[in-house]
Amino acid sequence: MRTLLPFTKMHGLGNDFIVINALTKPFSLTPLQIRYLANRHTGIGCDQLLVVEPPTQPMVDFRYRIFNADGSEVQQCGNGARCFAKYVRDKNLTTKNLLHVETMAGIIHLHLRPDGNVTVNMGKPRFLPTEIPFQAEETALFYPLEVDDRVYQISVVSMGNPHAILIVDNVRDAPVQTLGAKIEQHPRFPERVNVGFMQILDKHQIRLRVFERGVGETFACGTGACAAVVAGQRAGLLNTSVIVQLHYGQLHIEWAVNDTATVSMSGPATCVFEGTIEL
Ligand SMILES: N[C@H](CCC[C@H](N)C(=O)O)C(=O)O
Repeated sequence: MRTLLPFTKMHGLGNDFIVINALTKPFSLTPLQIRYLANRHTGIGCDQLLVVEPPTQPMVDFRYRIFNADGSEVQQCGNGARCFAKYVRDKNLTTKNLLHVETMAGIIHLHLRPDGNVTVNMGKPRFLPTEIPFQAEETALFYPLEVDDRVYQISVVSMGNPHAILIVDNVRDAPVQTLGAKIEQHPRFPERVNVGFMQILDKHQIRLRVFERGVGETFACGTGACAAVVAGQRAGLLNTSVIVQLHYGQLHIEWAVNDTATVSMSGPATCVFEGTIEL
C-alpha cells in the first residue's frame, strides 16, 4: 500500500538533507527507498537523510540517525547535527537551546545560539588504527597510501566516522572526483572512508573540499572539517581555533589539541522547504 511521507528539506552550507520525524511512527525505509528519495532526478535529492527518533537512554533528548545517499547508515554527520537542532526547535519538539542527542558514534551536545548559528560538541577525535576501520601496523601522524602506483601521505582521523585527510597546495586543482573516489574505496579502509583535501592558508584558516563516503563530493562536510583541523593541529600546522572555508561559507572549529579535548564546530543551519512524497 502506498503512503505519504512528510519531510523537511534542509542544508548546512550546501550539504543537503531530507529530515524525517520518526518520533511517533517508527522509521522503516529500506536502503532502496532511501536511494530513491536521495536521487536528484527521480526523487527529492539529498546528500544524507536524517531521522529524528525518541531517545533510547536516559538524560538524552533525542536519537539522531544518519543515512548517506547510497542508503548506508553512518555514525555521524556534523552539518546534519546543526540542522537537526534547528529542526526540533522550529517544530516545537523541544523548548531547550542545549540538546543532548545520541548517535551511533555516541552522545553529542547541540547549542542553538541567539544569532541562529548552532555550536556542536562533536566529541573526541580518534586516531589509533584500532579505533578506526583502517589497516595499519603502527600509529602515525601521516600514513603512506599507494593509489595507482603513486604514494600519498594521508592523516587518518575519526569523528565517529572515518576520514582520510590530504594536504594540497590548492583545493581548486585537487583531484577530488578521481583520487577521492579511489581512496573512498581503498582496501585499507574496509568500511570505506570520507576523503578531505585541505589547503592551509595560515595557522587560523584552511580551505577544504571533501569526497564523502556514500555520496561523492559535497559542498560541505562538518565531520570532515573537524577531522581536517585536528589533522592539521596534530601536525603543528594549525592553531586551536580555525576557520574552515567551504564552497557556500565557513565553519568555526576549535580543538584544544590534547587527548581528552572534544572538538567544537559552529555554523549555520537552513530550512529550505516542507513537502510530502508518495512511497
Ligand atoms: N558521508 C559521511 C556522513 C555524513 C558526513 C557529513 N555530511 C558531515 O556533515 O559530517 C560518512 O559516510 O561518514
